[in-house]
Amino acid sequence: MPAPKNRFKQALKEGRAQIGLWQALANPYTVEICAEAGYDWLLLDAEHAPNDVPLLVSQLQAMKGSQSHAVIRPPIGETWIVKQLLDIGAQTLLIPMVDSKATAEAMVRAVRYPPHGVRGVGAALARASAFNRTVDYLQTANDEICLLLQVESRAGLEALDDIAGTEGVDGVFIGPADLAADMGFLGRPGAPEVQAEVEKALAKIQSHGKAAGILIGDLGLAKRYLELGATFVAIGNDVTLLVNATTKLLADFKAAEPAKAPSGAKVY
Ligand SMILES: O=C(O)C(=O)C[C@H](O)[C@@H](O)CO
Repeated sequence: MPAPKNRFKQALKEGRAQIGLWQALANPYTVEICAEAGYDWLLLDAEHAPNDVPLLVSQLQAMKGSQSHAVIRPPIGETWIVKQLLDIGAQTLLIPMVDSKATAEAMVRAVRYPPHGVRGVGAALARASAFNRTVDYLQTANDEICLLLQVESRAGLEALDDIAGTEGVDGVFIGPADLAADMGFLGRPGAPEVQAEVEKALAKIQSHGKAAGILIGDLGLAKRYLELGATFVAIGNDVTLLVNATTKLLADFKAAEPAKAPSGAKVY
């Protein structure tokens, strides 16, 4: 039995847009709720959320059987953490802060078993191989790993052709927040100067035949990026949704008038 098919990777190869939602509450309960909302992918964030490997395992387990594909973002692109995330069962990784061909090539090696890479062989112990019940895992795993790299600095933009052109890189994600910061527009990813670079980068990524991705909370911009050919687009995050919904509920309550009579409305 081979490694599980990576439907998300296949969709990107076929140019089918995948809509995602960022998960930063670091909680399997909320991931399970979001996994049934209909998103094509959920990003489990270990860069900016208080996630460690055991907690990520619980979130992967919470997603099992849902239509949403798990994409994990490690705190940094280093071989040792990549090895751990692949062994717990992540098949798609989003590596932050990539700004050189050397890093891109190192990450390709990190996600592949020898002789094509340096991924340590621990499948006999790993959730990824269904604890060695997937007897052909070692021989089939490489092909089902989807490697996405984040370019989010001026140096990364300078090296974008090299990064996107690296064999084994399946897609490149533009990080507007960090790119804006590096360009001198901290907290202003919507600045025209930043947006211009984002759109040039999305086109350049596609010119290499690679999937282009981004996270953007502005739904109009998200639609624009899809029209420009981006195929993995995250349109929001769980933290902001919770902040906004809880704040709005209380404001709505304070503004509401008492009902004139029992309405039989649904309680929740
Ligand atoms: O730079 C960006 O934008 C991203 O990489 C996404 C952010 O990290 C996300 O956490 C929202 O700030």
